[in-house]
Amino acid sequence: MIAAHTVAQVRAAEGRVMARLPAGLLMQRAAAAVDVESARILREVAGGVVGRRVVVLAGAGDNGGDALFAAARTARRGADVLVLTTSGRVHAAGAAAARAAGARVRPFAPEDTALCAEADLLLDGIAGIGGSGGLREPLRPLPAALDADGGPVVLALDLPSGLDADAGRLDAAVLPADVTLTFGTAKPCHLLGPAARTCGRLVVVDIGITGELPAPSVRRLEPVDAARAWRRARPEDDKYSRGVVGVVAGGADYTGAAVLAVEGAVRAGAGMVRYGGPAHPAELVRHVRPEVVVGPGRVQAWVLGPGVAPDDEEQGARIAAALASGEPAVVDAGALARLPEGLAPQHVLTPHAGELARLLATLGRDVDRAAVEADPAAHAHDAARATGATVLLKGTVTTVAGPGGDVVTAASATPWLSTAGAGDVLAGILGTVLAGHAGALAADPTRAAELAAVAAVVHGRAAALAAAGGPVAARDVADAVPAALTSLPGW
Ligand SMILES: NC(=O)C1=CN([C@@H]2O[C@H](COP(=O)(O)OP(=O)(O)OC[C@H]3O[C@@H](n4cnc5c(N)ncnc54)[C@H](O)[C@@H]3O)[C@@H](O)[C@H]2O)[C@@H](O)CC1
Ligand SMILES: [K+]
Repeated sequence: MIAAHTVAQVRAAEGRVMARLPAGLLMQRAAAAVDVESARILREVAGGVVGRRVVVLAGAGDNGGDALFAAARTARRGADVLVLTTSGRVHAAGAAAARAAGARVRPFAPEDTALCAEADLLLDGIAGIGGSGGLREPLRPLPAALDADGGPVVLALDLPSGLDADAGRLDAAVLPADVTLTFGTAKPCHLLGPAARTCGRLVVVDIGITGELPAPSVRRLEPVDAARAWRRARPEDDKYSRGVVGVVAGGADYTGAAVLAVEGAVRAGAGMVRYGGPAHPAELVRHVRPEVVVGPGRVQAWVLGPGVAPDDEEQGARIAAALASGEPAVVDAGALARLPEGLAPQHVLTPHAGELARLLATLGRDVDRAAVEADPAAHAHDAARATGATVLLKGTVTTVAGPGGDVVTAASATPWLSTAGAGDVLAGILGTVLAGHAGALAADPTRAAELAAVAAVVHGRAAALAAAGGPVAARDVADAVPAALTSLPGW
């Protein structure tokens, strides 16, 4: 898991640690880590450090201070270091250290853009967690000038300058990085889409504040976390203790989604899958999966809505009864169009951006699909708060928001996964995860956010296995779930 904390959380933790330490020590730890990473990168891309061209952009605040002290260390290794200050103010002790180590230090001028593009390594210390409002002039043309083959490796200190540390939005000019070294803990912008795409490879540097940090505001689940959370079959298990998944999907005119949701649930290892729906999809489901039981009965978690038409009264009644039972449920597609009052965290809504925009519009918000895609976490969170449910928003980064404010993300393994039916399979997988943890969810329904992200990780991994770098069909994703599970590190 990668944990991210907000600026306020980081500043509070840093304040407590700094009060116990000699002044400037945390900055030295940050600068030392930057120097080590810089030397590693220079050896990798330029074959060595001595004489290699390093340009350092240093802003007015402590992010610039980190950059200046790092510049001093790297200059002492023999690199050819040029520091360009990007503001009238500069960290005085840092600038003195850089000069004393042999680095040149002068203000950035617009014509320096070409110098930046020719460097082997560019350090971005313009702004960190104190930054706001995007890149300023005269730096705005810089990203476009660097966006060419053979440009420098861009190493961002703490975060790519121009990002808002606390948000996933990308609505202002940003200097995208190849590598981001972040200090103490990741920040929300590193994990939330679309900002996360500008961070490149993320490295979290331990500067000694971890013990002072509270529970993270945002978490990214990794495959190893999915392995840890996945409920294994135990010798004493029977099909009921493994978890029974009730699937209300498809309708008289729609059958494929019913089959795919059932496939997802079966392949993820449900103890039993019950199907609820009219005769036509039921026959097909039984034909494809003879192990499925058709008709009502005991259920530990529900998958509601894939392939259900908004005006299907028969399926609508089944969905309403399932939601009223209070059991954990995946609320997908057709079921999203008829949300009742009184949803709770164990109800996981699984919209894509367009469905979330429609859902928010019914709640009185003025948003469209583009607005949701521009800030997925904020909109998922808004919907979670307004409905009381957990919201899993599908996308390149899957974003899960709980009504209490926690956000859990999972990076999708392959863009090929955006294919018809893939969402039905995810709903089935998630149904099995919720059913397997029904006891834990009864004790703490807010665990649904993490479990939803676990399902997304496994779904993404199954897609990557099935696709093997090329196109993939939804049913193949379901078939690949067992192999995806056993391939998880730590399984
Ligand atoms: N507080 C601490 O204990 C530590 C802080 N560290 C560094 O300090 C940073 C935070 O320092 P600060 O609070 O001084 O803030 P920053 O240095 O992140 O940024 C604030 C400064 O940059 C200017 N600025 C704001 N937005 C800008 C923009 N869009 N373009 C250009 N300039 C902009 C502001 O005028 C202000 O002077 C962290 O991100 C991290 O890099 C590290 O040294 C580790 C320890
Ligand atoms: K930065």
